[in-house]
Amino acid sequence: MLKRKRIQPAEDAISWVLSSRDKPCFIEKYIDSNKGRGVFATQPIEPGAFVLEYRGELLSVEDCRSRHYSEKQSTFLFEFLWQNRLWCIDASKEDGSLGRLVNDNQKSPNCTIKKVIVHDKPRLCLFAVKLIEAGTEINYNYGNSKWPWREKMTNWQPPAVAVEETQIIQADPSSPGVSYTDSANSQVKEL
Ligand SMILES: C[S@@+](CC[C@H](N)C(=O)[O-])C[C@H]1O[C@@H](n2cnc3c(N)ncnc32)[C@H](O)[C@@H]1O
Repeated sequence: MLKRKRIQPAEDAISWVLSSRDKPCFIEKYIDSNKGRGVFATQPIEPGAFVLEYRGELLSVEDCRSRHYSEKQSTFLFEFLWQNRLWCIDASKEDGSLGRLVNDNQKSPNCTIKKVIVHDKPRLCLFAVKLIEAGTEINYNYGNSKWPWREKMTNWQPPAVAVEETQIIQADPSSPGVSYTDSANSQVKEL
């Protein structure tokens, strides 16, 4: 019997990025008036697996900061360092994609965000950091900014790290499709 090759998370991420679609094993649900909507797994997700792309418009941080956003819209802007410059993914447009609806969890997130370079452009992708059971809300740490909803939580202190490491996964430009090289490249993630 032929053994099926297990798809690698980076390869999976790149193929979903290229398809401009979300994986079908997640759904959007309204949670409450405080959190609004969230994204939930409909089947178990293995640790390390690609989850969703944080899709949006790639802007230089200068272009992003010259635009006018409401307070709500500005929570959909994700700033990050790439090639020694600050960039932003502007996901403020209601485009039906799920990555933009993933909520913050600073204490024990089940996903982390990584840069995935596809056709020489950075894309932001969520990967599971633990087993995620079906029915669980997907979340990640938005970074160390003082988000208003966090200030309501009184019994804990944010971790004493100013920067986090993100990993660059580089799509291999020499071959079309979904091949990649995976380099554990330390980068500053800023939000
Ligand atoms: C990127 S959006 C996430 C999707 C959002 N829940 C929605 O319904 O559009 C960020 C917004 O979600 C809410 N949010 C995210 N994480 C939260 C949390 N842990 N607790 C409360 N609200 C949260 C805040 O209102 C924030 O402005």
